[in-house]
Amino acid sequence: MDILIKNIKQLVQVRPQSLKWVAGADMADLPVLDDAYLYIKNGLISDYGSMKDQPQISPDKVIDATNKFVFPSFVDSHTHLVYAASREEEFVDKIKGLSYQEIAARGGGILNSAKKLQQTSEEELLERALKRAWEVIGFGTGAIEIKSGYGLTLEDELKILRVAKRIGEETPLTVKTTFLGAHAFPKEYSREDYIKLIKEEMIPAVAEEQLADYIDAFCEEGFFTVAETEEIMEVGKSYGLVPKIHANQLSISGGVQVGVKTGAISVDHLEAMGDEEIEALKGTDVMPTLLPGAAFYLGTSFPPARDMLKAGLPLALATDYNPGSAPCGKMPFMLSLACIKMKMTPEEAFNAATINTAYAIDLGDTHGSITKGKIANVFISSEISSYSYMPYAFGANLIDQVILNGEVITQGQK
Ligand SMILES: N=CN[C@@H](CCC(=O)O)C(=O)O
Ligand SMILES: [Zn+2]
Repeated sequence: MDILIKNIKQLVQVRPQSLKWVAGADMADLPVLDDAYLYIKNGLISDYGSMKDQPQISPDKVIDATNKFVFPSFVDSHTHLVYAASREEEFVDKIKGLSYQEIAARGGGILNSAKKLQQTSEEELLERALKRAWEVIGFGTGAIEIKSGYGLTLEDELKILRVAKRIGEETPLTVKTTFLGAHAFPKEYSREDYIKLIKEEMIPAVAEEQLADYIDAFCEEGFFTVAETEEIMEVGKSYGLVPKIHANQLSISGGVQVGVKTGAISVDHLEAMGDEEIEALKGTDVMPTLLPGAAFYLGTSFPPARDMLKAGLPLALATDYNPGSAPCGKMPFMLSLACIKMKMTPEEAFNAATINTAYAIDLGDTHGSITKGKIANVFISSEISSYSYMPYAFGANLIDQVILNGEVITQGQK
């Protein structure tokens, strides 16, 4: 199967060579090609160029993209897509003034999601998560990270990770998985006993079944301490799992420093950052990942993106799609929040949501840019005036067609 997309008004994020990431001042540059074609063959990006040089071929399919833009699919490097049920009752508690911590202390929050998930069968969980997976495909996402963390028992954590893996088999999404047993302390255990369960039973079982690429912990006041996080990361590493940490969401928690110390591939959230945290990230291989949907929904402060960019750091942008703090899997809305609330430019936001999120889940060689030889994951916009129109027109549906692994995803599948 080969596809020629022609008359593209602008082909966006064109990178002749794959990059590790884009950082600091370089994030302001988003390379484009005007009046372009894109040729897709055997599931890969085979060629691209100016329309005046278009190849004389007879492909299986020709798509005319007059007045439209072609983008590499978004890579969403932080989600909790596999959950049993929404939590809009807490939404109302929150409107009435209860804080995230107060809701959690009353048995709401993560423990509430865990109770619901424990009562849901693997098949039912899969069916519900698949709906969300197809939903995010329609929003332009082509690769996604999915965490456990709403199971909190050995069997239920494994159940989530199996479902996450099956999403990768039953949809065209590229899926990476993360074990997040250290998400909250279940009431049935003492702190010590739950950490023992994570280290001695959960991590070995996850590794044995090869269910996860990464290991995560919610390093936060009232959740996992720095010492506990470090202990869990070290055991995970001894089983081949790479750290990836929920850091500094509600307070300056030490999560950033423990991420750096344990060699995390990313530290995620970063709503609460000081100069020391920014300093700690400089010169490391850790991707600072911002989740503005959570700050928007919880009404907390947004991460200081401009200070981090000024310090020369790279930034990634992901949804955090989950029922408790970010019930939205729409990457274009994250771009809008990045621009409007964190003063990132559209160029910085697109770089953050493609190349840099691809780095954060080890997909930099295959995803995140229009580069020959990469997987043909792209979407075609509706007729818009510029790429900046996408973050500007927040909430609008501006995606006309999605192509994943070189195949056109039809409306019927969505
Ligand atoms: N912060 C920790 N975990 C999720 C939210 C969990 C929940 O409230 O269900 C997050 O990334 O925001
Ligand atoms: Zn999260």
